[in-house]
Amino acid sequence: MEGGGVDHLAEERQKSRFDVDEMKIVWAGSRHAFEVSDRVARLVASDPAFRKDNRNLLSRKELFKNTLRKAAYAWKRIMELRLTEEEAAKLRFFIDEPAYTDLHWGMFVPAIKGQGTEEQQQKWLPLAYKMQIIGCYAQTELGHGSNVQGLETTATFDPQTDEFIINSPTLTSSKWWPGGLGKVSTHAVAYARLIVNGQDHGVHGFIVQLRSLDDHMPLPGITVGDIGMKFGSGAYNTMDNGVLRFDHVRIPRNQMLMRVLQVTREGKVVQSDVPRQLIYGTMVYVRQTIVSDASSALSRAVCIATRYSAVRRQFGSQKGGPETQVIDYKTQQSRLFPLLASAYAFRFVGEWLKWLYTDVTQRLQANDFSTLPEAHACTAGLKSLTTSATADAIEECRKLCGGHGYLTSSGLPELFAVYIPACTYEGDNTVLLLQVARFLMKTVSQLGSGKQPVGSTAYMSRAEHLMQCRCSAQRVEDWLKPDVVLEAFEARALRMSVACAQNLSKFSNPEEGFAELSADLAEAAIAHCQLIVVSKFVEKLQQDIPGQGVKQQLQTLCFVYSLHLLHKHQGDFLSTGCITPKQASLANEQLRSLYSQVRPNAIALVDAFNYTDHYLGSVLGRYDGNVYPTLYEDAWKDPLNDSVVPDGYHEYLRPVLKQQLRNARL
Ligand SMILES: CCCCCCCC/C=C\CCCC(=O)SCCNC(=O)CCNC(=O)[C@H](O)C(C)(C)COP(=O)(O)OP(=O)(O)OC[C@H]1O[C@@H](n2cnc3c(N)ncnc32)[C@H](O)[C@@H]1OP(=O)(O)O
Ligand SMILES: Cc1cc2nc3c(=O)[nH]c(=O)nc-3n(C[C@H](O)[C@H](O)[C@H](O)COP(=O)(O)OP(=O)(O)OC[C@H]3O[C@@H](n4cnc5c(N)ncnc54)[C@H](O)[C@@H]3O)c2cc1C
Repeated sequence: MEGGGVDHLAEERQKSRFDVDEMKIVWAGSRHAFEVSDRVARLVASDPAFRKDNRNLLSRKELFKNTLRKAAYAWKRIMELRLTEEEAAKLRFFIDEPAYTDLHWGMFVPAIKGQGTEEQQQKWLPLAYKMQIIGCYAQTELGHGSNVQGLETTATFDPQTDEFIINSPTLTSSKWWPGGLGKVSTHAVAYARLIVNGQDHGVHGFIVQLRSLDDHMPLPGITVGDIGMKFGSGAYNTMDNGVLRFDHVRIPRNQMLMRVLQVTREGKVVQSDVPRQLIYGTMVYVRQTIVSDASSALSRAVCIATRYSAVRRQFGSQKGGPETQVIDYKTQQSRLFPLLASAYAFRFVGEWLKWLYTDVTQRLQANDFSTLPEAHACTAGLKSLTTSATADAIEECRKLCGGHGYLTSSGLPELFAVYIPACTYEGDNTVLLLQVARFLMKTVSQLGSGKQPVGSTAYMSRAEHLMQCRCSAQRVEDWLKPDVVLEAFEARALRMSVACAQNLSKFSNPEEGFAELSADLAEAAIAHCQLIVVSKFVEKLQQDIPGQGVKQQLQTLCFVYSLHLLHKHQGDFLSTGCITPKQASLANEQLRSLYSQVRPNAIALVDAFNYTDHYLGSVLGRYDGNVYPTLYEDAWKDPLNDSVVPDGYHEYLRPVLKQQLRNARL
């Protein structure tokens, strides 16, 4: 994407055997999406106001103020350029700095849209859209995050004044973690236990004003602040994750989000025909966006590691010729190429999940709630699977870059520090897998009852076949048959779920059984989610994909993704009898051969992500591969090199050296 000087990776780019420009469109999702993304990425990269190479040198206060400046400037540009919602979201994405705006647009607005009545939406959304109010999503407390029904904040209806009294009765009920809360938000959607006439109606969302719109001071009864530094020095510390306590704060009754449950003027609690799980709807939405974000973070790390692996040479010089590019080592390929394939796999499953979410939203609007459990299970499971894999992959990419990967200028340490909380926020990944497992156990228990499993569990309708089928792969080439691969993944997923269900049935108390078997259940959930990713990749290949060689590359990546999982989880496939040891070995042979096919295309496959050098933020991942001169020059820019003799020499070094000298003379 970058223009300019000598391209050290030009030879690599010439090796590729497919149309990179067409692959860019596949990656972006459509020609329109590509054009928007490309234009906005260049806009951000070319504007010095969005520079980010100095972040690690700033103190927390400077860092935070810098983020406020960037967010304000971004908003100004969005207004001046009259950017669409899609373009504005891309702009925030390419600025690449966690900020309060993520939570305002990503959770506060969706919470009002999803849980507010028409009237409430009409009142609050225009204010939020114009940023006349800034909001956050205040659910988690000091004492409870995963267990949402364990939240302690109360919202007690006062029929005398037609208000709710929001209160934090204990230390552990303090809101803790919400992004944007600490220093910025004027409002929150705060989750609290609804108490009417002394009766507890469970957790609901309430719009609460926190700060004055005149001078930004907290309103009476509100104690609010930042929770302190997080992992890494720059990284997620641009975000003001906050603490919040309510001391009997009064809000009008109509600030309870009432799409699911209404409280009337008389204090009557009326349940609408919308299921109460819709209170969790914002989490379903955000989990879906997190899956797409996983492919972005993963592709970014892979782009850096792949380009650098082609630049870096170690050993193997023949007759004084160049040494071997580390990307040519089979071990490097077997660690790197599955990650490259995973980036594409997560992109496509993210696209599908977006479709699923749009579909369920349309159904909800028409009062059809039938696909909500499926949407919950898929978003929870895929969020868990893709974020865990991406966090591990970023660290693997750092190691793939050897020592230089540990330098901040490689871009990988910051990417890792920013990314890893994705395994925790929006639902701890293990807790989410257990939600999927519950869904699977319910589905398995209904097999044979006449109720056909649909959607992501449709494969279970072929339970009779999948429980006893034998894999037909007899030759290496058989592992390039989508049906053979899919059936192995389906059989493994079903057999693991059925084994769990059988073990569960031995317990007289199902909840005790679930707790006892939870590690096995989480593994069954992973197997199911991996099957979804594989099957969505295979489905993608059934589409018409233009461009010379593009489909062929995607086919190769699809098999790399599937067969590396099969190799990694051989234990599951073998112990469930889905494949034989001989077939496992054939699959591994095929995988090795696929790596050789990826090799000449590797650089072009990461070019297809179309990342600017600004967005990548990595000396090792530069488009032109000009790594060494840049690393060398950058080192001299470190503040420690401002003076040749360091500050502190006279106080702390000279006396030590002199002492040693004196001792030596004695
Ligand atoms: C482009 C915009 C991008 C913006 C993104 C920016 C990213 C910014 C970065 C960070 C943001 C981070 C924000 C947060 O972290 S917000 C806080 C998130 N918190 C959680 O995720 C908490 C996790 N816990 C839960 O989700 C649940 O409480 C639970 C674990 C699922 C609850 O378990 P429990 O067993 O107690 O179940 P319940 O009794 O509450 O409910 C049981 C039934 O409800 C069904 N269910 C559960 N969750 C959902 C859901 N989300 N949707 C639909 N249905 C749901 C469950 O399956 C049960 O159903 P059943 O039919 O079996 O009764
Ligand atoms: C960077 C960041 C941003 C955040 N932003 C927000 C925000 O904007 N708004 C907001 O409301 N919250 C936010 N959160 C909070 C976040 O949603 C919670 O931290 C998350 O849901 C995990 O909950 P927890 O902290 O209670 O973990 P815990 O539930 O205490 O998890 C601790 C351990 O216990 C295990 N565990 C817990 N329950 C079970 C179980 N039933 N079975 C088996 N194992 C279990 C977990 O797997 C984990 O290993 C944010 C958190 C972070 C880190």
